Amino acid sequence: MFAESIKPEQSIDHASRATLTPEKIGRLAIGALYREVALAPKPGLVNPVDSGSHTDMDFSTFVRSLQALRGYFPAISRLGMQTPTYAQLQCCGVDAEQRMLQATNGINTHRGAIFNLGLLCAAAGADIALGGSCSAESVSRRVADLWGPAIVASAKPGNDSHGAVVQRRYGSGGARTEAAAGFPSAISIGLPAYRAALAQTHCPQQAAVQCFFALMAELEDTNLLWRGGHPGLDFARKAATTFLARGGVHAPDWQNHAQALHAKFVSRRLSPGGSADLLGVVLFLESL
Ligand SMILES: CC(C)(COP(=O)(O)OP(=O)(O)OC[C@H]1O[C@@H](n2cnc3c(N)ncnc32)[C@H](O[C@H]2O[C@H](COP(=O)(O)OP(=O)(O)OP(=O)(O)O)[C@@H](O)[C@H]2O)[C@@H]1O)[C@@H](O)C(=O)NCCC(=O)NCCS
Ligand SMILES: Nc1ncnc2[nH]cnc12
Repeated sequence: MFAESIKPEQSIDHASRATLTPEKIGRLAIGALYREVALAPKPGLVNPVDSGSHTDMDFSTFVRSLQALRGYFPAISRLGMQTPTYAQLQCCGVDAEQRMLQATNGINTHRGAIFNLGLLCAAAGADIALGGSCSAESVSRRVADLWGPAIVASAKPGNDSHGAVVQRRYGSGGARTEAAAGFPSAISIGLPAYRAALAQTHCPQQAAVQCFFALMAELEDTNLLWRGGHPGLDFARKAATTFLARGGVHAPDWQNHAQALHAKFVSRRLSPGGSADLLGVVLFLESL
């Protein structure tokens, strides 16, 4: 069932970490996003086998989108080295969104990722320039310290994005709140879940599945709210909590359980896109 393939650039060693460059940071970002979309089972989401709860995109749409974003992550990381303002980062992010939409014929594959990983690549660049350790914790902290207030202030009342509609309807914070606070869900939920499962299983794919469910159990995922309202979000969180309580990826029948959940999410048209995005964030931070 595993379709994920680990790219060589993800096994960066300590010697190359000392010379982390915007180009390497960019490759790590693309590698993390590739691992996310290639991972299965992942309830409701696009994977190499099927399109989950989506009718307008498939695995090849995501691969095209990633190809279009190859130049973006090194570029924003290079920009980060000059500790820019959030407005300067936004120009770079909006331009990348245009390239993504061109490559996918207008379909939103990586909007959240352009935002989240764009900020983290810029923060990694800033961390290098400011002599930081470039650890997961140091880089995510930089996002909050350098751009947190500007990210919060950038939310426009009249915005008609799905995230903004959900915020008005349900009061949920979503991607902006998570990023402005330095990705607390990734740091305190996703990363520990990934590391613990990896230590126990020695299998990066199983660790990524465990991390995904840990995130979905806790996150206020605006994609779930957009498609299913509170009943949809509650259903997804309960499903993830039950999966974890039954042992998660350490249970002998975990693949059947996760596959059955995939079918249930598809029948309800639910897609945990925010949790998928944060899985990409965790995989990127871990690869640093
Ligand atoms: C700053 C923005 C990201 C603004 O976000 P906003 O809050 O206005 O909402 P959206 O534009 O709708 O996008 C937010 C995306 O963030 C992801 N997300 C959701 N919840 C969370 C969370 N709790 N934590 C982190 N991230 C989260 C999510 O991305 C995924 O979903 C995408 C599919 O979404 P969508 O098309 O809405 O849903 P569908 O169900 O497919 O639609 P239908 O089929 O029903 O029509 C998928 O791509 C994932 O990525 C949210 O979508 C931003 O918009 C912005 O300002 N962009 C400009 C670039 C920029 O300035 N960047 C800053 C510099 S780096
Ligand atoms: N694999 C995936 N399927 C659907 N939406 C997503 N958003 C981010 N990753 C996704």
